[in-house]
Amino acid sequence: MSKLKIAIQKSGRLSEKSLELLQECGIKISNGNQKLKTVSSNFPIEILFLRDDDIPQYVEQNVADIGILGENEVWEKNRKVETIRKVGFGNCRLALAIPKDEIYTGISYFNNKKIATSYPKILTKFCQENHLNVEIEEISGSVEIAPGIGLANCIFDIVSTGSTLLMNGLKEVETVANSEAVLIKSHNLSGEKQKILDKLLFRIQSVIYSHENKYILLNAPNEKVKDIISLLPGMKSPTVLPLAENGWSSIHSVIKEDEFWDIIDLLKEMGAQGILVVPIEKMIL
Ligand SMILES: Nc1ncnc2c1ncn2[C@@H]1O[C@H](COP(=O)(O)OP(=O)(O)OP(=O)(O)O)[C@@H](O)[C@H]1O
Ligand SMILES: O=P(O)(O)OC[C@H]1O[C@H](OP(=O)(O)OP(=O)(O)O)[C@H](O)[C@@H]1O
Ligand SMILES: [Mg+2]
Repeated sequence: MSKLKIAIQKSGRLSEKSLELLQECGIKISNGNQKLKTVSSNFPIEILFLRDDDIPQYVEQNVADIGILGENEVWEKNRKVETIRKVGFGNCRLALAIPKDEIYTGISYFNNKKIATSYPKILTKFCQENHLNVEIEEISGSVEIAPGIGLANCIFDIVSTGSTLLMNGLKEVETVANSEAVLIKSHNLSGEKQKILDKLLFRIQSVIYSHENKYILLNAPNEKVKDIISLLPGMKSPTVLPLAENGWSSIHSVIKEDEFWDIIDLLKEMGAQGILVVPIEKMIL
């Protein structure tokens, strides 16, 4: 039986999360130190550990069938690959930053400036769209150092918390794109490999749902049950069970992780008590 070859980052921001995702999908991986290729013992998949920049090229050339990497690298490399879905981590943005004491006058500030970046193609496209005439200095890392050492006037790079900019005396002035980790695939997958990919995608979907949702249990006076369940739609509809104490019910449902705190306040106002919120291991819709 053929194996689906997946490329993930060897070491860097996305490595741990990519491996974790596969493991949460029930895929057993033994990764001996320094091993650049491994197979799973319980799923028809082979894992290749690569530099993230190289993943689009490998997938285009069918050396890997699928890959996990930042969408920013997919845009920059512009290879013939298909982006299938976001995988729930690696959120960051591509932004232009300038020395913090400079007065920012709007996008035309960048005219005739020298900009250091590891993303020349994305930057070129942005500058063309905005009719900016700039000089691009391509470097492969530690981009934030460039203005301080006189290599460039400003930078175009990945920002997440903004602390690297701050530490290097820079300020973010334009967000060009938001990026996160995605799964890409080759345009030439065999039917057999597509079937393995469908199985993997089904598992990834259930892992992502489980991260995005929480299971909630609470007690409420019967007269409030209707109002409370209007806030808790659940997967189909909430479960309502009578409590041993007369006039009270127990309500079970599922809520979105990011709506959790807003809903909790409303539930308390409505008289909910003994609220338990628990993580979901896997969620199949
Ligand atoms: N600070 C950050 N927060 C969140 N995501 C980030 C951050 N920095 C980078 N990323 C995302 O993670 C990806 C990998 O970043 P990393 O810094 O590990 O890359 P790299 O140094 O180019 O690694 P490699 O050695 O594999 O080429 C980036 O392309 C981006 O999508
Ligand atoms: O806004 P922040 O939270 O500070 O994150 C941004 C920094 O993170 C990334 O680099 P990373 O630390 O991965 O190192 P690298 O330059 O060696 O890739 C990116 O290139 C920025 O330098
Ligand atoms: Mg890289």
